[in-house]
Amino acid sequence: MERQAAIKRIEELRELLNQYNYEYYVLDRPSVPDSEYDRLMQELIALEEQYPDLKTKDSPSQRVGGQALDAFQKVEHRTPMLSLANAFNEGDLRDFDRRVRQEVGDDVAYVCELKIDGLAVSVRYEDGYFVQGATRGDGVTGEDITENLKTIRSLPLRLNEPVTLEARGEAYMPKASFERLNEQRRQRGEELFANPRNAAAGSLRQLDPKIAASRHLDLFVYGLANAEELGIASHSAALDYLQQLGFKTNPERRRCANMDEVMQFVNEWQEKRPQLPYEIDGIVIKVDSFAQQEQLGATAKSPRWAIAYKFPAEEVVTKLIDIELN
Ligand SMILES: NC(=O)c1c(N)nc(OC2CCCC2)nc1O[C@@H]1CCC[C@@H]1O
Repeated sequence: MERQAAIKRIEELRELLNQYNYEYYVLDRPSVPDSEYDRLMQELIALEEQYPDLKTKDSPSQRVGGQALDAFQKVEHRTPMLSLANAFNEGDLRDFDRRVRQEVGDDVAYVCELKIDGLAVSVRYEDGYFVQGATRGDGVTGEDITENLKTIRSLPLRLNEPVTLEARGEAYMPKASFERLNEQRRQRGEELFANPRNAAAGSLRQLDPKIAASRHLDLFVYGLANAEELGIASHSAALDYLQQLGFKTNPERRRCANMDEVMQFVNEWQEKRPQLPYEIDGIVIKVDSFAQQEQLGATAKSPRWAIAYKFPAEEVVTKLIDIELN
């Protein structure tokens, strides 16, 4: 194909492949069969080999990077990645609610989210392009795992708007991927992963992106590190915005006007938890208004405007290794 036609066709293929990828991995509603996706991907790869200078960093063909790294670079988070204080019963939640109301008054609303049992990561975009991803690490310094995060199909390589932002989310391994991976390891006589969280941690710490790609990880984005800069007033508005940009956000979130509604959500999901295709270890409850979050502030470790209600651990008795988490 001559160059001008190739430029046009490559652009068409990218649009199509990004759209099909979004439908499959973010909406979970593919509009074409895998065979069609694969055929178009092969055509794109062939054209990019014919014209290597036409290859761009956001091309769908670039998700599974080249050679393995020999080490991860360190990344300083521009704003710290905080952890969450825990609540173990309704009384703890009522205490949290009382402290919040003492500080901001009675006109407060909460957002409840499923607490995905994975690994917290940060993803940075410049002018809409994915430029860097990192683990949480100690909250201030993490590891650059950009190449591994690019292999997560639900992570957009380019946003629907040319914005510069930093999003935070939880990378995780779906239960089905975890079962398949351990079955493979069992057949090879290899040691098994203790749980999907450890399997996800072990997969994201692979220096070879091809191995990370083979682990079929996924990612729910749950916040913005620079929401105020973008003029967004509440956490629920931030989640809606992230969804509009093309990120995968968790659909099971609920805005609650008081602790009774929060407890309803907690009890509902304690029951429904086994039906989810991914593991959760609790519910995260956040004050919705950013102005009120600002008023409440944070300790060195965790925000005063959020808390994690932890479910009692499910009894799982199996002989498995436990990947040392960083
Ligand atoms: N695991 C989660 O689903 C989750 C969530 N839905 N929302 C947050 O909000 C952050 C924002 C500031 C403090 C916590 N954090 C989560 O996980 C935390 C991150 C660090 C340790 C936990 O994994």
